[in-house]
Parts: sequence; structure tokens; C-alpha cells
Amino acid sequence: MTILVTGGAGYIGSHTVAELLHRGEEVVVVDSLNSGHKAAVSRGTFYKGDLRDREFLEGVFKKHDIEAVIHFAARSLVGESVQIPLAYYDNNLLASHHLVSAMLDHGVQKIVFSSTAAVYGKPKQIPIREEDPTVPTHPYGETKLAMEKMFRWCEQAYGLKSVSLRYFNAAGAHPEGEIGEDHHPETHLIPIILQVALGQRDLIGIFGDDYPTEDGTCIRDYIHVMDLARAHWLALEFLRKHQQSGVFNLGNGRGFSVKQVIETAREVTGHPIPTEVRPRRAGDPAVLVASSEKAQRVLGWKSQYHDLKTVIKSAWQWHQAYPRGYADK
Ligand SMILES: NC(=O)c1ccc[n+]([C@@H]2O[C@H](COP(=O)([O-])OP(=O)(O)OC[C@H]3O[C@@H](n4cnc5c(N)ncnc54)[C@H](O)[C@@H]3O)[C@@H](O)[C@H]2O)c1
Ligand SMILES: O=c1ccn([C@@H]2O[C@H](COP(=O)(O)OP(=O)(O)O[C@H]3O[C@H](CO)[C@@H](O)[C@H](O)[C@H]3O)[C@@H](O)[C@H]2O)c(=O)[nH]1
Repeated sequence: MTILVTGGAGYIGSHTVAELLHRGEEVVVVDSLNSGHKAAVSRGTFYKGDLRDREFLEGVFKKHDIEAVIHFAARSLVGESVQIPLAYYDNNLLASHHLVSAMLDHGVQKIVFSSTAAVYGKPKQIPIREEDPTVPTHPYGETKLAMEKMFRWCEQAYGLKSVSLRYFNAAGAHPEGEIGEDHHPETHLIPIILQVALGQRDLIGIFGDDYPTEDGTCIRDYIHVMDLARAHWLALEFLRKHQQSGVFNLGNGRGFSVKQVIETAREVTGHPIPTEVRPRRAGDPAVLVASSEKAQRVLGWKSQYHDLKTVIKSAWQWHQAYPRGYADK
């Protein structure tokens, strides 16, 4: 039987596809290539298409004996979601609605879902635990939370089993160096810093240095993309074994400020990486750090890349080999 991976040509999706294939799973990828890259999926069956195209989706479900779905496909930029919220309701909620309808029509009852730390909004306590209040501060987080809820209601009504993985900040690249992070435009901190080190940008803008943190810059929990990839396989195994739904945080449990990330990148790259302080970015909470105790206890997951330097080194290896990302492949 086959695992359908939506958004499998994207950053986290492509690393998960590589992990699933490594584990001997059969994989079918569906991706619109809106932000992903065909070259990121070198093995497995690939279909270019949009989840909102019901006829297209129907064709994929008819052609393959699908056991479960891993659902990455989404728009996922915090700032953009504030500017064009309807695009987020359309591409995230409507697309997921089509996907779940097709799944249920074809008797597919298991889904692993890319949720996010953004569902918590401004956390009341650190580290954040799964039972903490979920009060998103932007449409991106709002649509992800709505999808989690949609899965829960579908469990009650139709028996759908879901695992929602709330990831914190994904970073790094595959250890074999053939796939990595390549977004256009790039908005994420670590790849932008590495573009400065490559000479593609003059400096990195720091979005606010007046947060209530030790050095005034935002603190995030950076988790290696291969640790995330392995968690998806474990979530699939959890669904197979227990026929039970669940929600899990995935982070390293350690927070690093924007300034600390820049300093570590200077050590890794040997580049001075000039900075400029800019205004705060709308919707950014000061600190997001996960407790992943539940994922460790229930899924048997453990982060293998806890050191920020190792995470940045692995991203740097990819950016050095492919300075223009997949355009160089
Ligand atoms: N990158 C992070 O730090 C992070 C953190 C938390 C959660 N997430 C979530 O993880 C998932 C993957 O993130 P990413 O950074 O790999 O993003 P990405 O943009 O690299 O990947 C998303 C993929 O989905 C595809 N896609 C989007 N809409 C589609 C549609 N309607 N039909 C078919 N394909 C579609 C895109 O072409 C792309 O390949 C997203 O759901 C995101 O919300 C990411
Ligand atoms: O040029 C930049 C880019 C980012 N930042 C800061 O760096 C931190 C990390 O930002 P970024 O890499 O853009 O990630 P987030 O906005 O934290 O969002 C990521 O992590 C979230 C979970 O925490 C996911 O939901 C999102 O999909 C994913 O993009 C934030 O404090 C930003 O303000 C800067 O100071 N300068």
C-alpha cells in the first residue's frame, strides 16, 4: 500500500519523502509546485496538481491503493497571511477539505498533518506543552488550528484518525547534501543569513531588538528537518499500531535568539555577516520553545541534531553546494 504525500516537493515534504523511501515505504507525491521543486523528488511517483482540483485528486486516489496521507501542502508565511488572509483560507482550509473528502470517499482513514507552533499564539509559559491554550495571532496559525479541529470533528463523525505535528522552526538539510531549503522569496532566518555569507545579500535585518528577552531579539526553537522527517514516519507507525489520534509538539526544547543564530552562523561560515536592526515583524511572539516530552514518550521520537551549530552546518553544506538552490541542479 501507498503513502500519499501532499506538498512532497516542498522543503519538509521532500526530506520526509526521502526518509519514507529509506524506510521501504511506497510513496506518491502530489504537489502544485507553487513553492516546491520537482527536482526535490528524485524517487517515488510524482503528480503535479492542486489539491483544490477535485477531479485531479480523484484520479490519484483511483489509481493508487492509498493507506494513509501525510499532508504538508499549504501556504505557510506568517507575514503574508496577514496581508492576504483569504488566500490562506482558500489554499489551507479549502484544499484540506477537498483532501479529506477524497480520503473518506476512498476509505482512507489515516492522516499525518503539518501543524505548527503558530497555533499557540503568544504563549503563557515556556516550554509550550500540547494542552496549553491555542490562540493564534495571524491567519496562518488560525487556518492550521481550524484544520486540526476539522480532523477531530471528522474523527467523531467518520472515524478519521489524525496525528497533528506542531513543528517549531524547521532548519537544516539532508545529510547526503542533495536536498535542502529553497524558497522564493526566502523569508526564513537561517537561509537568509547563509545568503549573506554567500555574498548574495549585503546584510541580515533583525526584526526588533526590544523584545523582553536577554539580548532583545526573538527566541525560537530550531529543529532539524531530518528530525521532523523521522517524526512523520513514527506518527505513521503510531496510527498503524494504535488506530488513535494525537497532537504532538516537535522542537529541540532549547531556544536561541536571532542574535545567537547570527553569531553561530558567523562561526560556521567564517563570514562577518553584517546586521541592521529593523522594526518588529507583525504577529511575532517574543519566545517560542517546545516541550517535546509527549512525542518522546508516546511516539518514541528523539531529536538527533540538538546542537544549533550542527543544524546550521548542515544547511550551510547545502547552500554552498547549490547557491541558487534547485536552479543549480
Ligand atoms: N518551515 C517551517 O519552519 C514550518 C514550521 C511549522 C509548520 N510548517 C508547515 O509544514 C508544511 C511544509 O512547510 P515547508 O516549509 O516545507 O513549505 P514549502 O512551501 O516548502 O512546501 C509546501 C509544498 O506544498 C505545495 N502546495 C501548496 N499548496 C498546494 C496545493 N493547494 N496543492 C498541492 N500542492 C500545494 C507547494 O508547492 C510546496 O511544494 C506546511 O504545511 C507548513 O505550514 C513549516
Ligand atoms: O530576515 C529575518 C527573518 C526572520 N527574522 C526573525 O527570525 C525569527 C524566525 O523567523 P522565520 O525563520 O521567518 O520563522 P518563523 O516566522 O518563526 O516561522 C517558522 O516557524 C513557525 C513555527 O514556529 C512556522 O509555523 C512557520 O511556518 C515557519 O515559517 C523570527 O523571530 C523573525 O522575526 C529576522 O529577524 N530577520
